[in-house]
Amino acid sequence: MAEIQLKSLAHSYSDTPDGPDDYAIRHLDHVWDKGGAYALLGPSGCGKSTMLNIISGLLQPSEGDVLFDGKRVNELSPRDRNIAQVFQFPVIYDSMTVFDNLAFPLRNNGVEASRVKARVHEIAEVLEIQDKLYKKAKNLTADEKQKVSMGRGLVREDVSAILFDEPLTVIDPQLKWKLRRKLKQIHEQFDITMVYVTHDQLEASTFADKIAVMYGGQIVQFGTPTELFERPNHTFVGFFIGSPGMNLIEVQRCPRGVCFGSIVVPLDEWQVEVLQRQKTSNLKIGIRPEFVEVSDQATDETFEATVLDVEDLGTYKIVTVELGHETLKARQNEEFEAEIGGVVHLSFPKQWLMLYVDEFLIKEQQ
Ligand SMILES: Nc1ncnc2c1ncn2[C@@H]1O[C@H](COP(=O)(O)OP(=O)(O)OP(=O)(O)O)[C@@H](O)[C@H]1O
Repeated sequence: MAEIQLKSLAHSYSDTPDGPDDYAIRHLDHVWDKGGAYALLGPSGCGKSTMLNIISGLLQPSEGDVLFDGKRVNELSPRDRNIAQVFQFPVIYDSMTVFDNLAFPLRNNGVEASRVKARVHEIAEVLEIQDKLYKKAKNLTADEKQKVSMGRGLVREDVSAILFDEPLTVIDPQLKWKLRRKLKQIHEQFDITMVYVTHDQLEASTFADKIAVMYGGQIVQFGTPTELFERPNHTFVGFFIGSPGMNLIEVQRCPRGVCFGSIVVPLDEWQVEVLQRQKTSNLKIGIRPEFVEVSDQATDETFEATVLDVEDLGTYKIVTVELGHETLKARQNEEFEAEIGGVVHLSFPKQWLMLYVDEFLIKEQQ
């Protein structure tokens, strides 16, 4: 088990990169602590597999260092890095039995036969494939094959880390949930550094203690599911996490706040000060639908909005409103009633109103 540090990492698949767009990983610094259960979450093409392949040594980064427990491993082969990697599709030997498939990584490392047997049985039990141990792998279902593939990753006790690259894609939805719980349980039992790649936020938050959100070749936030929800560090995190995602509105500077159309949103003094120091015109405010307050009463602090839609989702309602030519969503409880075309009054509690400059959250110490 190791701490994995990525230092000033960048990677381009082009030999002659011509600007940031040619980079799959853009100048990235990150530490995966020893023994943590992490998810790497992001949309297709953001660089997740590239990062995993750089860690495992399948790919050499164009720039920067990969350190295991502080030691540079760039020059080490995948085998010498001692990383187990589980891919989207099963990597197993069809002609071998399940037992031999699971035993393979151990025998390869010269582990003695009695220990191989004990460990294979332990992993088979955790994955609930004990009754398949003496079957040929080619006779297994797709689900079972992927379990064996995961087992091959989990079986070695000496690995620095296990990297899972969307391992549950081929698994039946019912079993997916069960296997995710199982992986979490395995993590607790064996205390191994695990990095789990996914583009599914639910999958990420059920597996990981901390999630790294990747976007455009960068990690834009690394935090607990609650931190990502409550204080998205980047507009992409606001948009990507949550259902529906965060309301994001382009705004301009105004005296004592920001505005869009005729709407003026007052800000705290420190936020106004930060804005004065920034030159960019790329400014947004963000508030999650869960935190928008909707009332039929106007006050000095509310904004008048028109109801466009009320969607009943069983245990709650999503209300869509128009405010100053912008469309916003608010999550309300089941009892909420409003007429389409009717007027409501919105307020944005200060602690939940985020200000983004060049897509990144402005924080008080800046
Ligand atoms: N072998 C390659 N040659 C050239 N470009 C590549 C190669 N592999 C990936 N890329 C590009 O690098 C970028 C990052 O790809 P990567 O596969 O790391 O993303 P990802 O987040 O894992 O996506 P997905 O979820 O679809 O697997 C993408 O623009 C992709 O097209």
